Amino acid sequence: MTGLQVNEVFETIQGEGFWTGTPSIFVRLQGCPVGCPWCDTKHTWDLLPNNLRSVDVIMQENEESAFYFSASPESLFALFKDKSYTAKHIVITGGEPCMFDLVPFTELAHKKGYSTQIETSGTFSISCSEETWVTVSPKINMKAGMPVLVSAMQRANEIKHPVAMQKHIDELNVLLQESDLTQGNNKQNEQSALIYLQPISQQERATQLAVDTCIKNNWRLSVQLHKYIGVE
Ligand SMILES: C[S@@+](CC[C@H](N)C(=O)[O-])C[C@H]1O[C@@H](n2cnc3c(N)ncnc32)[C@H](O)[C@@H]1O
Ligand SMILES: Nc1nc2[nH]cc(C(=O)O)c2c(=O)[nH]1
Ligand code: SF4
Ligand SMILES: [Mg+2]
Repeated sequence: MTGLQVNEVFETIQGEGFWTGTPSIFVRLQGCPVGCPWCDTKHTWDLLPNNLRSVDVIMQENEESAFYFSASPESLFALFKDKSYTAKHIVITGGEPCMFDLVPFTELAHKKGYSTQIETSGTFSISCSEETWVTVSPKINMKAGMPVLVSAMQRANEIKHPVAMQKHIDELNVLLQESDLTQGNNKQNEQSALIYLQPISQQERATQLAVDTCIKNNWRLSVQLHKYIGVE
């Protein structure tokens, strides 16, 4: 399936992880079965046939909704042009974007001179261009009980883990071990993934825990900058 079901498209600054601060076009895909209780995009969970709308209706919305439009890769680049977007970095998020085959869209993007990035939970196998920067935000022990795939962890350029309690850090350490990604395990000529901790919902205690743990492990902090500066 090359068609993508798109909840929203917007241009802003990447607020999370390695690319923080980079002007980016966000393509948010519809549908996610994982069920994180603290998810900040719950409106993207259901992919209901009745919620299909035209691209024009979706682009005129100014509130979060569960409506989506259907797009081919080519039509998305026409939309970027129509909106006069200037960013050269595309972030594909969701929902869970890896429910879709992202090879056609990401390869076309690179051909056109964009860089691309996927934000994924690691619960689906990842189909994208080799050049795509993959951010895996592993979802361990969530409602749907879907396992995080070792193949996703090993494809990741960046592992960005949402944390609120010590339990979340312990779970990450187990997953890193199971995925053969503990520090020093990276194979020759392979860059090991960067590890970020991201406090859940800007909670003060979560932020302090993330800061302390990053310092202890020489990991990095990601604070959802967009939520602090009030952009999308
Ligand atoms: C909404 S998810 C969509 C992409 C994909 N389903 C995933 O989970 O990576 C995008 C990013 O936001 C993070 N996120 C979602 N809700 C959050 C929250 N309340 N606090 C911090 N990060 C959150 C996720 O962990 C993920 O890194
Ligand atoms: N500015 C901004 N940066 C982001 N980085 C990841 C996001 C996401 O929802 O996946 C996101 C988002 O929604 N907005
Ligand atoms: S996997 Fe991502 S989109 Fe799905 S519920 Fe969790 S945070 Fe939300
Ligand atoms: Mg977001």
